[in-house]
Order: sequence, then structure tokens, then C-alpha cells
Amino acid sequence: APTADSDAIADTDTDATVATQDATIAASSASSKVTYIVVGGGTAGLAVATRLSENSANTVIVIEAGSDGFDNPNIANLTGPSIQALPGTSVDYNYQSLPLKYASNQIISMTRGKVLGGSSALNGALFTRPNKIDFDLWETAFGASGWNWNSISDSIKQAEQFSFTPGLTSLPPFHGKDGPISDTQRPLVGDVWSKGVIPAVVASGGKVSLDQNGGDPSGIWYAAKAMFPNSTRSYSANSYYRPNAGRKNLQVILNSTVSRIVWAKSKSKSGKAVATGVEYVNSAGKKVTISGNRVIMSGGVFGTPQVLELSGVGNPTILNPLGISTVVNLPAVGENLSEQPTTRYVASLASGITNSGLQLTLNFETPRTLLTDDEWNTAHTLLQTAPPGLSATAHKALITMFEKDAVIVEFMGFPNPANLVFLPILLHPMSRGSTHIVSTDPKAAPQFDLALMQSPFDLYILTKAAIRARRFASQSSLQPFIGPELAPGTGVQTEAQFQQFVKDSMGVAYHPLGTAAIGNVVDSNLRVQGTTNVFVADGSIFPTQSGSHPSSIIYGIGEKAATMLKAAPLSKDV
Ligand SMILES: Cc1cc2nc3c(=O)[nH]c(=O)nc-3n(C[C@H](O)[C@H](O)[C@H](O)COP(=O)(O)OP(=O)(O)OC[C@H]3O[C@@H](n4cnc5c(N)ncnc54)[C@H](O)[C@@H]3O)c2cc1C
Repeated sequence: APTADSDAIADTDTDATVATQDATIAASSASSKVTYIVVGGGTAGLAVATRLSENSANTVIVIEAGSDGFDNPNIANLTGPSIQALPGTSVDYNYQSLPLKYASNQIISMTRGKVLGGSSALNGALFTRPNKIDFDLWETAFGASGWNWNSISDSIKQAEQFSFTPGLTSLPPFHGKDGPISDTQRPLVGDVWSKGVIPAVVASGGKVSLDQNGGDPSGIWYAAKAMFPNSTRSYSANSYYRPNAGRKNLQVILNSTVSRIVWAKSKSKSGKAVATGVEYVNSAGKKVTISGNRVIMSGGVFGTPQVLELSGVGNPTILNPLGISTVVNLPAVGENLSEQPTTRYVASLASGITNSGLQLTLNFETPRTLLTDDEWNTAHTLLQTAPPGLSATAHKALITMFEKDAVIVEFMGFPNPANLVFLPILLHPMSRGSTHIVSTDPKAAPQFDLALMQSPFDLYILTKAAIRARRFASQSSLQPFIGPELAPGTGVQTEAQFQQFVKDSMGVAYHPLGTAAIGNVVDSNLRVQGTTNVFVADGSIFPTQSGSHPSSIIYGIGEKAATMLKAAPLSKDV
């Protein structure tokens, strides 16, 4: 069976095994049996591959740079210490950002999964959905026909197997119950949350929301997490792929890095580039070429633009100096990189109080609940000036979200054993960065600039969120549970001091998105512009931040991509 080969590679990694496997793949690909080559076995990659292989007429090969990770206990275990043990190990690309020019020159260590399951193997497993408004704008503002709240919510539902919500008497219609990813919402917490944090947020003008996934996330509640009833991680490798690993038409090649798309010598009649397959570097360091009808890029927000650029799809001014011939002149590749910046509020716990467990609370606030009327006007004025890299369309969409009062800030409450931690997250930043290759080596890290806080609007809103986090902590319900404030600390009082603290304490939500955006790089069918048969299905396609934790949406993108591709005959790839 095909997976036995991949497992053998992971286990023994011998040249002989690798050679046998590559020969098998080359033979099957030479006899035109490979319908889909999926680049990257991550969150979306395994969702799209598994769904496509439901049709036995399709042969699907996934090429993944990492190993399978199934024997790594820190992947399965969702407690804080296990999740924190993963960054910087062999399952993490651990990319380093360029210094943040507008945030105290800090460098962000960007955790990204290099393992089967991709970043879904390393993430915090929060399974949430954004505002309805955000998604409807994909269609109405960005022109992504068929991409709206109803369609993406249905696709997420296909991915989901939701099990429990205390306080609700029936399953809300937007939750799925038959999908591969198990998620559950259980208040596995103690008094700090139920008697301290939630009442403090309500006393500060917030509200309780029993389920934040129906299109209006505003309010506070215990977040749904992608986990099985036994509280272990449910993610694309063990929930999409593993139960279907026996399919003869689904093959995963591990420890192999795709180095480029291979193109036909001539373009199509309509002048588009035609992919004939991909080249990858196997675990023995040898180059192998396989052929296929369609290539699906699921390498994630850094991997997808990297392989596109290595294949000559991108901006000639970036490709030419590296000696790469331009196949498709598409300067938008690698641009529009958007990440959600964070700051923090930390107070020590009062003596004798413990605070641990699996559950996080999320409090989502809108511009109208976060800001006074005067502050709203100031923010609205700042919003009118687009920073470099923000397209006119995205700028307009951000103004619409703000004016329609879509949630703009999230306060994530962490079950930290020693402290009370709120992480304010800016959900819809204006600042845009970019990621590009600086080497023709497919294993070299790309160079990326997150450009956090380039926009004064971003700094203004995150500063207001930092101030509001202190206000939560000052409410009477929390006083029995907390001791002195540790951050920002009592030395931070004025707005200017808070702004400096925000820049100095800059962190990220690990939600980079948008580097092969729909409308800029791919069309509504996810086809890369200027090609007949290369598609993207992963977090790169977001035209702007989702205003949420993106993994549920990225599973939805995998589901939707598979549905669209199944319905589109190969003969339409012209
Ligand atoms: C620390 C952390 C915490 C997070 N917490 C949450 C959370 O709680 N909730 C949430 O919703 N989201 C969270 N996220 C974000 C979320 O996990 C990601 O946005 C999402 O998983 C990305 O999915 P993807 O399919 O775009 O890419 P990935 O899942 O990263 O998949 C890309 C895959 O492609 C492979 N690849 C790349 N290049 C190549 C190549 N050239 N050849 C072969 N293979 C290649 C990679 O190895 C990887 O397996 C978190 C992320 C991190 C890192």
C-alpha cells in the first residue's frame, strides 16, 4: 500500500527504501494515474487530498516536507506545557522575521508546522469562526464569487464533528456533526474564570455569548477546541488522513520538499502556463520528478509563495536576480502578508489560587464596545490612510468592517498556572508585509517582513485594548483571585506609555495569512492566474485577516476546494 512506503521512509529513511518509493511513484505518474499532486500535507492539504481521494477515479499524491509526527506526545497533548514544548523543535520551521521597524525592532520567531498536519499539529486548537460580515465581503468587496458566510460556514460544517455545549439545549444549526475534526466546548476551568474573569468582562460592559460561531462572535465564552472527547488533539493528520490512509489512491510522501512546479514547454492556446508535475528533493537529498494533471499548492502562507516563486510565478524583479526565469508575471505573489499583533496583560495570582486546565476564554469586542464615541471618531480618521501594501479593495473592506461594527479585538484568557494572562489581539490589522525567496534552495527560509504597527490605526486600537485589559482586571469580581499586576506594570499609565509598551511587548497570534490572495493571485476557483492547472488551497488565499482563529476556516477552504475541483472536469483546465 502506498502509505507503507511513506511510513517506511519515516521509520528507516534508507536510500534503498526511498529509491523504491520514488520509482513506484514515478511509474504510477508516468502511466498518467496521478490526478492531483498536493504540495504540503498540512491543515488544508490533507483535507483537500482526503476529500479528493473519496472519488476512486482520482489518484492523489501529497508531498510533505516533515515527518508524520504520530509518535510525538506533545502534538497529541493539548495542555499548555506540551504545546509550548513544540516550537523550535524539528517539527517547527521556526522562521525569523525581519526586525519590526515600527515595533521596537523586535524579531518574531514564527512557529509553523513542519510535520504531517502542518500547523494544525502545533496550534492552540481553538476552533472559532469570524463575523458573518467578514466573509460576505470576500464576495461583495473582493469579487470572490461563491465565497460568502453561508458557503464557508457550510464548508466548515462539513469539516466539523461538534460534541458539546453546556447551556445550550440543542445543536446550533451552524455546527457540523459528521465531519472529521472533533471539536468541543467544555468549561474545563476553575473559579478564576467562572467567578472572576467572566463577571469582570460583563461588569466592564461586555456580554456573555453561549456560542460564538454563528456569525456574531462578540461577547465572552469558553472557546471551542479541536479535540476528541478524551481531550487530545484532533487535527488534519489524525482526523482527515489517518482514518483513510489505507486508500490505494491516496499516497503521502514524507520528508520530501517540493523544489518547483514542472511546466510544459509550450503554453496553452490561451497563453497560460501548463503544469506537468512537480520536482521534489527526497529524504536522501535526490531530486525526483512526478507528473500529474493538477497541482494543488497547500504549503501554507510561507511555503506556497516560496514554491510559486521557485517555479517562476511571481515578480520578475525578485526572480531575475536569483536566475529564475519568469513563467507567469504575478507580482502579487508573497505580498499582502497580514498577521494579527498582540500585546499582554499579566497579573500574579493571589496566594492559594490555582489556574490551570485546557480551556481558554475568548472575549470579542467591536469598535463600539471597545471605544468611546470620540475614540471611535479618531480611529475612523486614522483608518482613512492606507499603509503601503494595503490594496484599495482591502482598505475599503476594512472600513466597511469597522463601520458595520464587526469584532475588532479579541482578549484571549490563558489558563496559566501562576498568573492571570489576557492577550489582546488586533483582529483586523491594516498593516501589510510580504514574504519572498532570497535563495533558489527550496529548504532555505524565505525572508519576510510582518510590518506590524506600520499603520497608526493598528497601534491606536491595540493600545486601547491594552488599556481595556487593565480595566477588566480592576473589577471587583477578580480581586479575590489576583495579586499585583506584572505587565504592563504600574509604571505604565499614560496613553503614550501604553503605546510604547504595546510596541515593546509586541507578539503575534501566529495567524499569518494572505500571500496568494483570492483576487490577487488566485481566482474564485482557486486557480493561480496565468496557469491552467495550478491551484492554491491554504491560508495564503485570505484577502484580509479573518477576524478569527483561522484553522476552522482553512479546513473549510480545503473542503470547498475539493468540492469545486471534483465538479470541474480536467478538460476545463485550458
Ligand atoms: C503556535 C500556533 C498556534 C496557533 N493557534 C491557533 C488556534 O488556536 N486556532 C486556530 O484556528 N489557528 C491557530 N493557529 C493558526 C493555524 O494553525 C494556521 O493558520 C493553519 O494551521 C495554517 O494552515 P495551512 O494549511 O495554511 O498551512 P500549514 O498547516 O502550515 O501547512 C503547510 C504544510 O506544507 C508543508 N510544506 C511547506 N512547503 C513545502 C514544500 N516546499 N514541500 C513540501 N511540503 C511543504 C509544511 O511542512 C506544512 O506541513 C496557530 C498557529 C501556530 C503556529
